[in-house]
Amino acid sequence: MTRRGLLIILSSPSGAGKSTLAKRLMAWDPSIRFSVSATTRAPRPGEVDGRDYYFRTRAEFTAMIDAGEMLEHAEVFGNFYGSPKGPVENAIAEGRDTLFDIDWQGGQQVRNSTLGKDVISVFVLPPSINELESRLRGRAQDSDEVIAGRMQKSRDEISHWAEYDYVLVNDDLDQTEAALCGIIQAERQRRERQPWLNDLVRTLNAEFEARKA
Ligand SMILES: Nc1nc2c(ncn2[C@@H]2O[C@H](COP(=O)(O)OP(=O)(O)O)[C@@H](O)[C@H]2O)c(=O)[nH]1
Ligand SMILES: Nc1ncnc2c1ncn2[C@@H]1O[C@H](COP(=O)(O)OP(=O)(O)O)[C@@H](O)[C@H]1O
Repeated sequence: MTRRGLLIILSSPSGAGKSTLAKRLMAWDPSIRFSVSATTRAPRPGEVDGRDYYFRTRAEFTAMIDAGEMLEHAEVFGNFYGSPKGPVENAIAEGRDTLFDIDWQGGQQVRNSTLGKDVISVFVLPPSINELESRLRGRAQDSDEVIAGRMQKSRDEISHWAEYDYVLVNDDLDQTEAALCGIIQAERQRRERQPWLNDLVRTLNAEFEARKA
């Protein structure tokens, strides 16, 4: 029996490294599908519509909610963000895992949805607040004002860490990546029926019997 696809939720304060970890997880296993969110925020340089986000007007976004197309949605930093439902349902049925880069509000909604039993949630903490700020600045994509707003919101995001199944401190990137891949591998194994294991245990039992004889 093939297992149902997992919903892997990655949350963190902005700048802690979840987009970087998401990219590394998908490089480790390209079969993992990224849930492309819809957002009303403006694209950053280099971001592509349909790949990084579906960039939508407020009216278009509200229409998607009204049509019941969103698995979850929330307001973050004054913009709306939401995860389209259809592609996730298809992936679950096909046994493909989906990765979500969403905030704690989205995490709660997906966990409490009818798809909640397929959720694995991971919260990423920065090693320190100074490091968080320098990563946000290092990304060089936001103004001082935007960075200050994100730093303020970080405390609120961090206060939800204990709601998650796993918590990783993203100090050394390679180590955090290895830990994340390890979590996914272990959670998959827990859910997979592996007929060959039955065969192996049958053989082991036969070997015990042979020793007794
Ligand atoms: N609830 C929810 N949050 C989202 C969604 N997409 C992105 N976010 C969150 O919105 C916040 C801002 O994302 P973004 O503007 O890309 O900034 P960044 O995380 O600093 O790169 C982050 O905490 C994301 O995890 C979504 O579909 N739903
Ligand atoms: N472990 C790490 N050590 C140093 N820099 C990191 C680490 N993880 C991510 N970064 C850098 O920090 C910045 C913010 O990371 P990003 O993945 O965009 O964060 P988020 O998606 O959580 O907002 C990026 O420039 C990224 O290259």
